[in-house]
Amino acid sequence: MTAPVIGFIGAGNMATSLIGGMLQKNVKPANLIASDSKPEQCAALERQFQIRTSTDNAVLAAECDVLLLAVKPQVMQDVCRALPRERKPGQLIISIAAGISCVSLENWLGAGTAIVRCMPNTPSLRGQGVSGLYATPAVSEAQREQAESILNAVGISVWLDEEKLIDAVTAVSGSGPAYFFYLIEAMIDAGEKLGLPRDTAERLALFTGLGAADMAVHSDVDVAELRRRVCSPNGTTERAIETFRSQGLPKMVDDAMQACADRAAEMSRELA
Ligand SMILES: NC(=O)c1ccc[n+]([C@@H]2O[C@H](COP(=O)([O-])OP(=O)(O)OC[C@H]3O[C@@H](n4cnc5c(N)ncnc54)[C@H](O)[C@@H]3O)[C@@H](O)[C@H]2O)c1
Ligand code: PRO
Repeated sequence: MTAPVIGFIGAGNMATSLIGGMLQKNVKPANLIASDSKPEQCAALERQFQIRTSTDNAVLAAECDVLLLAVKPQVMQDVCRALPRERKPGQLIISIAAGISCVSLENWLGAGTAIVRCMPNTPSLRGQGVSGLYATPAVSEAQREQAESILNAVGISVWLDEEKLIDAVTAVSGSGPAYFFYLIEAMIDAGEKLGLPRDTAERLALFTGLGAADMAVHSDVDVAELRRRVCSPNGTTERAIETFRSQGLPKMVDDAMQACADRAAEMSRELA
């Protein structure tokens, strides 16, 4: 079977992460093409990845087996409406936009379009991405496999039975890297305040994050147990965890993730 040609409309942060990750997994540059309204963005991608680019989205619509829509939610309607209705037969559309429903996409792209909604995240660039996927009834089994194989080339993916769960995935893993980066930023600042050189604090915090995540992924006990194993009775970690608890960290995380999911739902209504 010949490899599908995959086109990225919108060649910004997320498309760059996905393209970079796919190329590291032996996807051939000849099978990838990207379009962006900014010529300088196209030039940057050509230099970085040696893939073809265009400033005309219609070129991709005509020749790609999979069209991955990676523009900001606010411009998605205009981008979709401007695409020709006559696109490559059997084409699968994958949208990675937060808060853009399949109903809206179908309205803008034409009834019966095969659409997969996907919520990836930026660690895809390192092959460590996480994606939630939802398929409309028009998507065939072969197209589901196509979508899965694209996202699995850059990490892991999970299928969702209900579209609304994409908002929950956005709150956990789509936006999630930013929460960890924010915590690491705070740990670096605090480490420096405790007297460490900043670059030392940064190295310690980053590799602690890496080690903790790797250990948790490969552990046969849950993360609560792993946490307890770091906490000696009446020791140092217990003091830190008690400070997090008494100052309301779990509630804060709950509120932040609810706000994230609420914003995704709000965007679906605003941009419908
Ligand atoms: N950044 C993330 O962590 C992340 C994670 C999951 C999903 N997403 C989703 O991915 C999408 C892209 O986000 P991003 O962070 O990569 O944004 P970005 O701004 O980095 O990239 C969007 C690109 O689209 C281009 N563009 C704008 N109008 C265009 C048009 N008419 N035709 C072609 N290209 C056009 C812009 O020039 C830009 O390069 C969003 O819908 C977002 O919800 C982002
Ligand atoms: N970044 C996008 C946003 O902040 C979507 C998930 C991650 O809207």
